[in-house]
Amino acid sequence: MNVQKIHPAVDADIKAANEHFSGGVLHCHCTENQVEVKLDSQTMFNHACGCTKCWKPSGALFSLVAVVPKGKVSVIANAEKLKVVDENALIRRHACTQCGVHMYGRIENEQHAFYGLDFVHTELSDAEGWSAPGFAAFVSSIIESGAPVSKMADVRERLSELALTPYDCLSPELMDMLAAHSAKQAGTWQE
Ligand SMILES: N[C@@H](CCC(=O)N[C@@H](CS)C(=O)NCC(=O)O)C(=O)O
Ligand SMILES: [Zn+2]
Ligand SMILES: [Zn+2]
Repeated sequence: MNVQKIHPAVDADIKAANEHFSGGVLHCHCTENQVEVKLDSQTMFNHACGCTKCWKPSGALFSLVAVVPKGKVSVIANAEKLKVVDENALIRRHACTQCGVHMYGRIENEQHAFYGLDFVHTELSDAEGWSAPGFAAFVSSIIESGAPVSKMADVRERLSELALTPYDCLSPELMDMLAAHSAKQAGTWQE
């Protein structure tokens, strides 16, 4: 396993976001009749994810995934090729049935803290200026995809070099958002 192959979009260098960027079109990997998804917004919370559920390009240890308001997401070509990978997952990942690429993931549970946000992989767009990845989530989960435990220290060191601080769940900011949402639902929320 090559710990340098975190993800092709970060291995060489991480491209900075453009503050005036306002979206673009994602394409699946099919050579013809590509599924196209239009995002009418910049993305937020872009990060590397090591979980087994998020789509990763071939050879990459991590996925790169960001969120965008679901109202800013529209399928503009070949929608009939999309199918939800796992109907029971919190995030319903809509993948191209031909090439397997995940085009967007949606949370349908209105009670969830992240309801209203769709999960997308901006590497599927030719445009430049998308939000840059800021941390690495679910790092230990790469073991579930076959990464040897003995390589984990090197993986975490490489992520830190790339300024993708490694966490074994989400970042503290996102974990706090989830917990605050739960506190509000439980009635234990305090300012
Ligand atoms: N260790 C598990 C973690 C899966 C997981 O919890 N993934 C996170 C980050 S994407 C999540 O929010 N999953 C919700 C879902 O997949 O619907 C795995 O790798 O499969
Ligand atoms: Zn495809
Ligand atoms: Zn994930």
